[in-house]
Amino acid sequence: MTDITATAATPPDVLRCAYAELIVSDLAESRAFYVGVLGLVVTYEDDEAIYLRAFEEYLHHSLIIRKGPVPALAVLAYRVRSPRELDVAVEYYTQLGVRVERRAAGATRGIGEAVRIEDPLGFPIEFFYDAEHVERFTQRYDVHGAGAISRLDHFNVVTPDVPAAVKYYEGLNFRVSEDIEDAEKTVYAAWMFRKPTVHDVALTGGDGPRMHHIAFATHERSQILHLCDHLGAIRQSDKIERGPGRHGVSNAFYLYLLDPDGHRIEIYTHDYYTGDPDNPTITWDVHDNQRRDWWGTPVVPSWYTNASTVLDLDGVPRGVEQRTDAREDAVTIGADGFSYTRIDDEPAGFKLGSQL
Ligand SMILES: O=S(=O)(O)c1ccc(O)c(O)c1
Ligand SMILES: [Fe+2]
Repeated sequence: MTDITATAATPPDVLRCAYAELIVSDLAESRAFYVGVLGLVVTYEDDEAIYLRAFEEYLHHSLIIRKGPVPALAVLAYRVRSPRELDVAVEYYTQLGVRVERRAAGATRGIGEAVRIEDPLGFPIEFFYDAEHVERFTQRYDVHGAGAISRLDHFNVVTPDVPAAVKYYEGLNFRVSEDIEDAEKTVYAAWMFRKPTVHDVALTGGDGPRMHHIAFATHERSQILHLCDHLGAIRQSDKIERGPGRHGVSNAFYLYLLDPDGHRIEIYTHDYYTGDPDNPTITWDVHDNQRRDWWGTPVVPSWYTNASTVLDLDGVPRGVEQRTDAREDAVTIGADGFSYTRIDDEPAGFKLGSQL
């Protein structure tokens, strides 16, 4: 991995996670999921790609699904505070010694000038400011539906060395809101933010670079429950991978869905404000059975193992580096069957024993 301490240059001023582009194998099938089930608004579509946004969003899109040969993540894009931050980004990443490309306005429909990089963790990342404004459907309750999704909330990426990834994102002035570690100080995951919520990006320890999930926020738990009922009604309950439930980390109510290519999409609500300078970091014990689900519901094994391929800036799928630190699904023995509920109990209150 590129030595991220190689520059004292000023980092770009990132506002928030802003959009993702996913490559999908069947555009019509994916449209049925993202529009037919999730209810995302189509800003523009053609035979190659569909540009989608959630109801509170007024930029052109927060998700692009594009037809392609290999289901993969094509880019994760962050919005910066002003157009001049693009020059700052070029200088910062040039000094870091990673691949940097300027993109003209319109290279991505609806997006102005942008800078794309292959970041030190191996991910295709874009920084932009200018974008086309479109109708904001905040109060278009006539089109919302019972499962209305409000906005993009965060990216979750799989990377082998979480402390190194945290250090890279701290270099971009992201702060850690929560993390998971053990008594030996192995770090299994970290959640980092620029907007004043729990995260814009989460770093999940594992073989990477791979994309773990893209998350959208709703305002109410009932909207998440409706999405579950909707999938049941169309006999597609197998698209529900994990949840619904209440996270320990972030305190959010959550649901994980798998799109037709297996890209993981989280629907999430009720995390908390992190905007004050002294926002305290919460550190969880990897053996705490309530860390990933506040009710102690086990994490399904696929949630730990499966993630999406990422592309380089030429659209070529990237290989992955193996994680060398301990793996969470190894130290919690399967899917949390042997994590404690009450650390002081003797024996600690395991929930499921060896059922999983
Ligand atoms: O499963 S965790 O409680 O650690 C969790 C917390 C927040 C998230 O966005 C997430 O994907 C997973
Ligand atoms: Fe998430």
